[in-house]
Amino acid sequence: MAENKTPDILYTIVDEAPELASASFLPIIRKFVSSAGITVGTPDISLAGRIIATFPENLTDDQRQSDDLAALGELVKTPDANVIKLPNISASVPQLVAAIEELQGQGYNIPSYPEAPATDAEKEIRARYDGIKGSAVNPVLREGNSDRRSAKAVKNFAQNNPHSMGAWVADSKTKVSSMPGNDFYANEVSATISAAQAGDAKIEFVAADGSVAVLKDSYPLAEGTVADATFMSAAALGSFLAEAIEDTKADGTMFSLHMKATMMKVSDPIIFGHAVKAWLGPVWDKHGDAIAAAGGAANSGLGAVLAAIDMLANADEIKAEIAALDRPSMYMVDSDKGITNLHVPSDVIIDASMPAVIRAGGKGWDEAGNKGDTNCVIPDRCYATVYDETINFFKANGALDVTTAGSVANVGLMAQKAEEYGSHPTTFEAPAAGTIRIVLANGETLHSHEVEAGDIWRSCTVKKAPIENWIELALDRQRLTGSEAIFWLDANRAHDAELIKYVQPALEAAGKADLFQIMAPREATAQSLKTITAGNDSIAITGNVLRDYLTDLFPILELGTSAKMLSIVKLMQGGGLFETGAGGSAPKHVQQLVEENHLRWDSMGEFCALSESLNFLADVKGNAKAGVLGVAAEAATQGILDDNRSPSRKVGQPDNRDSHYWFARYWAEALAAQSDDADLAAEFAGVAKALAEGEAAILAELAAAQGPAADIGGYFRPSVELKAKVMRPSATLNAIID
Ligand SMILES: NC(=O)C1=CN([C@@H]2O[C@H](COP(=O)(O)OP(=O)(O)OC[C@H]3O[C@@H](n4cnc5c(N)ncnc54)[C@H](OP(=O)(O)O)[C@@H]3O)[C@@H](O)[C@H]2O)C=CC1
Ligand SMILES: O=C(O)CCC(=O)C(=O)O
Ligand SMILES: [Mg+2]
Repeated sequence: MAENKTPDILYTIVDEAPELASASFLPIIRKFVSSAGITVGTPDISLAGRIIATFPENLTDDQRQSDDLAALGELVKTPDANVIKLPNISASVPQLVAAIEELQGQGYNIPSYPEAPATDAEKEIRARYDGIKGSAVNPVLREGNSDRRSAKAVKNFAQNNPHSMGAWVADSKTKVSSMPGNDFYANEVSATISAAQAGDAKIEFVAADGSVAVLKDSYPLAEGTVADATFMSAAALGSFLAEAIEDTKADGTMFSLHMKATMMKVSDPIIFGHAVKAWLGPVWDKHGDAIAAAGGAANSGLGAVLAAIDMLANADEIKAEIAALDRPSMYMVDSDKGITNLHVPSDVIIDASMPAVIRAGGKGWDEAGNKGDTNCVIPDRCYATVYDETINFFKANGALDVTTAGSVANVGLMAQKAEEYGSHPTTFEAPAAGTIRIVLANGETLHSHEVEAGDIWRSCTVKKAPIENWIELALDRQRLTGSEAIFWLDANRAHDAELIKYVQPALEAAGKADLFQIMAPREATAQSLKTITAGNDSIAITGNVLRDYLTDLFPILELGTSAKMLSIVKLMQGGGLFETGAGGSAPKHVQQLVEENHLRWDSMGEFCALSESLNFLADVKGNAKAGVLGVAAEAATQGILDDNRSPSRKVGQPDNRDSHYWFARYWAEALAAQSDDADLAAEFAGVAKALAEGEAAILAELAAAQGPAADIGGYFRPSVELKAKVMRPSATLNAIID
């Protein structure tokens, strides 16, 4: 963000497929909005950009770049924020390492990732990389709660053009397996901080000999904060995973593990690592230390473990032992390439992976590329019941009928690092047997747990103002829609019980208690599925993790994808953050572009966010021209849907670039046709005419580009020039836009 004055709209530079799409779409946006004097800034929050901004002292003047994430993080706390946020990589360690290596190869003198930091210097580097790792962007920008839903036009389109859905049969062996106890769900305790308890707390570990080590010396807890603590027993997890593997074998299904190792960047890679160890069983017991010493951390996945084994002198012996293990088949990420579920912690991410299994009728793909039923292992029970109940529902009722189904919208509590989302600095692997406790500023012990070595302990908080704002948002959405509205809160879970103490009185004070229900996730799932099956709508008012899960689950069932979701974050200080869809950055799409120059990324999320951002500029800043552009952008989005101009999946068919041409054309036509702003109408009449006259040439030029491999000069840091060349292959279109 080199500009001095904050641009009217900030359109983020991100990673992978959405960033490729921006290479084509941003020039179009810029051309259109500049006619109204609207400026667009492009803060870089890509993984590569964040790495570069973290090590300025190692880089040349040309290479250095500003910390745009930090600047944006400040901006979102002001009423001036108007940010269009595209999905970015929340990096697992293997992704981070790959990005670092690519940058080093491009001449950036940045340090390697220290797997096992020993010196102070290495520890300092590691701490900086830990700040970049995982979900490091969204929690910083999401200074508001989440409002995700499908726009009416998008929902109508899905009903009229149903996507394919796998059939569900009653005797499907697909199921969800979770721990019977001693998980985060079982061990949770929670309290709302009183005035007397408020202040800077500490988290301590008390060893068996009574010695006290401080795990976190500053843990500010304000009055009204709901503060939890819980842990997952490592021993219970280990035996559960071993049993789940045996159980999968007995069922004759495939083993799959669904975690959120990216967003839950501290706890979930550890759980993932336990699964890798359980899978390798006796082989890990025998060789684990040697493998880890060779750089094969189990938490980084089977891919890293196998690579490390190759470095060992007895590699053949270890590989033979692995081959001799009696294991069920495994759910695959890529059967052709031998990439298993356990290879990389960021390949199978629960919010996207479970809905994909469910949409397919409970099917996954095994090592041989055969489709089959799968045991979906989700160790912790806090939210696993949602998938379990969904699977039970479809087994009993058959797959959802997309042509008639209603819709589940979401109002999600996420502001100010709410709940598990903010727990990274307060998650610890117990160093030994002992006690982990939260000691308040007044000396009182708030929570305390007896733990064993390796147990995963974490504390989560949610502050009072975000909770109140979330309830207000729920009241608003219910009032505007008249829909069924359910708070997905489990009165038997400690944390949820504290939230209910906020929710119930607030609903009563508003005189709206009769319009809302409060149900545990399992019951809420069954109720919501019943509601949409009957063709009606429901609003799921949830905490942060369910916000994430449900805003992929329901859209993927209802619309075929979560890419088309409207995703609005009404910032608590008055600004707007418009996220594009509810999905991620679709790594598979980049692979396809590189192999055959076809980009199947659907920019519907960007289209919806763009209109919202322009309308926000009109409503909040009184920019009338922005309002005209916003309404016209909505018409363009409608045109894309009406005429089915969204990208196809297969090479040779229209792709992302074609959809941008059509969006520009419809946008220009709508601007030309409106009468609120004569200058814009006159200017865009010419653009619309040029785009219409150029149609045949433009579509032919776009089609001609597809087929051969495409060179974008990098994965995490592609070349700007090469990317533009690949993504803007129509000279005729470029001449109109430039
Ligand atoms: N808001 C954010 O910043 C988010 C970031 N992420 C990050 O994204 C990366 C990938 O995550 P993953 O869990 O695989 O989820 P993704 O949502 O990226 O991908 C899952 C699948 O969803 C489909 N999909 C998603 N978006 C689109 C789109 N716009 N157009 C067409 N299809 C789409 C694709 O299906 P198909 O291949 O069948 O076409 C894709 O393979 C990770 O690095 C993760 O950290 C994830 C979620 C949110
Ligand atoms: O922040 C992340 O890592 C992922 C976010 C996500 O999946 C979502 O908000 O839907
Ligand atoms: Mg998500």
